[in-house]
Amino acid sequence: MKAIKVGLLGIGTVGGGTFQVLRRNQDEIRGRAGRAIEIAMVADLDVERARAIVGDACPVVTDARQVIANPEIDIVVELIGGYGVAKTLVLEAIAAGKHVVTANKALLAVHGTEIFAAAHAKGVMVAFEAAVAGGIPIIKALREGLTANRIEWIAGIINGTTNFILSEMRSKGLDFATVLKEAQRLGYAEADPTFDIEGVDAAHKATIMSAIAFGIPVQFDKAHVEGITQLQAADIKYAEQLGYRIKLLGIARRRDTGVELRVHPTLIPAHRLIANVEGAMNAVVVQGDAVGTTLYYGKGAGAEPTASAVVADLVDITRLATADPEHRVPHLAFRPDAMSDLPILPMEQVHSAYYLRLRVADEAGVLSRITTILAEHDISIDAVLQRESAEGERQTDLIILTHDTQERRVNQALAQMQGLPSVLAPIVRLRKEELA
Ligand SMILES: NC(=O)C1=CN([C@@H]2O[C@H](COP(=O)(O)OP(=O)(O)OC[C@H]3O[C@@H](n4cnc5c(N)ncnc54)[C@H](O)[C@@H]3O)[C@@H](O)[C@H]2O)C=CC1
Ligand SMILES: N[C@@H](CC=O)C(=O)O
Ligand code: NA
Repeated sequence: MKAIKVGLLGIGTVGGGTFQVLRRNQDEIRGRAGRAIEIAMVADLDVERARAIVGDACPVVTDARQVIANPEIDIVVELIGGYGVAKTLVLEAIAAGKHVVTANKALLAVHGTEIFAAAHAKGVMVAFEAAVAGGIPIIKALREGLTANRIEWIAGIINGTTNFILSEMRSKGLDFATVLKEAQRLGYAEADPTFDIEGVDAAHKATIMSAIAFGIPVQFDKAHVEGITQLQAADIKYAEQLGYRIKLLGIARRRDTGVELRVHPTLIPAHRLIANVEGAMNAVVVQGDAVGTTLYYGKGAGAEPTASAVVADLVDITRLATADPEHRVPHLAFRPDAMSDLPILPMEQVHSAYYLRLRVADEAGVLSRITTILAEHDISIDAVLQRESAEGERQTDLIILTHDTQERRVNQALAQMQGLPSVLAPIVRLRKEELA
């Protein structure tokens, strides 16, 4: 059977990895796909660098539209990134009747509804395994492997850069800026690394997973997004003393009234497997009603791990390209006429346990005033840690872990506690999840 022809838009970290993996494993890939998969044309603005990778294997052009217009090309792979030109090119490729593979989570989390609708109308596939947790086949697991389940929640370390930063800071005592530079050098970070460190990239991925898990549209604008830039070394240390690790988690949880969609630094019990995921590794825990808890672990960033997912999508499309579109797996797992209108819950309605750190005057009665406020808001305490004050010091850190409660109650209690004269600095509040 004739080879399926691929056009590559962007041959940077992931594009380069895709080129290498397809070339190195071509025999195995042909055996699995039933046809050879060939990169027939590459577009990149940096044509010299692109030619250095591609050699004379195929033409290299600067204008991505030449690839889309090439009638030989069956599948367009978008590895440029961002919401700008990538969106136009993906929509143009779909309009030209090409199947699309993309690793672009930003694009799908923000414009997925429009893109999937266009693909559905045109009868082409848009595959995006690389967009969430890189090489881990989490999209396939959620959409196909767990299709029997009512999914209850998903919690994942889904940004390699921030996990690498947190791990290196904790284990080697390195500073934030040094580790971020190293993550950039290793090709883990986004073109704009604030997307990584401010939690935006993880929120893009959590948004995509929430849509597949609960059959809701992608709604990145409703996600709660907090990164790691405000995280303080003192809290990492106190969390450890209390038996917890802090990880940047993306969480999507179904409640009776809606879906929680949030990204923030989270305390996790240190004995959980996911608490021990280090470096640029990713891990996603999925709780389904039939299967129970499942865990997916692997490389979430980098050239070849991400290429592994891109090539898997190419194989999937190659196998399905001739199938009746009605028999394909829907882009977001649920058929477009079976989507849910379950809303994304505002943060005030989210349920979690909490870690609170208060800088307080070391004087009689402080603890009782604080616990009274918590009790008045029906917040029950799980553990309290009071650091011994150093000699001559008249203030100390008071750490409180709460049981599960509603965020609204915690906000109200925090506002009241912050007003106490014996509370000397802004209170630190982190969320804590048992993940069981
Ligand atoms: N680097 C990683 O570990 C991962 C990246 N991704 C996603 O994969 C995509 C690509 O990321 P990277 O390979 O890391 O980026 P990169 O910056 O290394 O590569 C992008 C390439 O696109 C080219 N380019 C830019 N504008 C272009 C245009 N208008 N026409 C043609 N080429 C153009 C650039 O010259 C560059 O070679 C992004 O959406 C990213 O979020 C997803 C998972 C992991
Ligand atoms: N910048 C991302 C790359 C993969 O999606 C990350 O660090 O995880
Ligand atoms: Na993946």
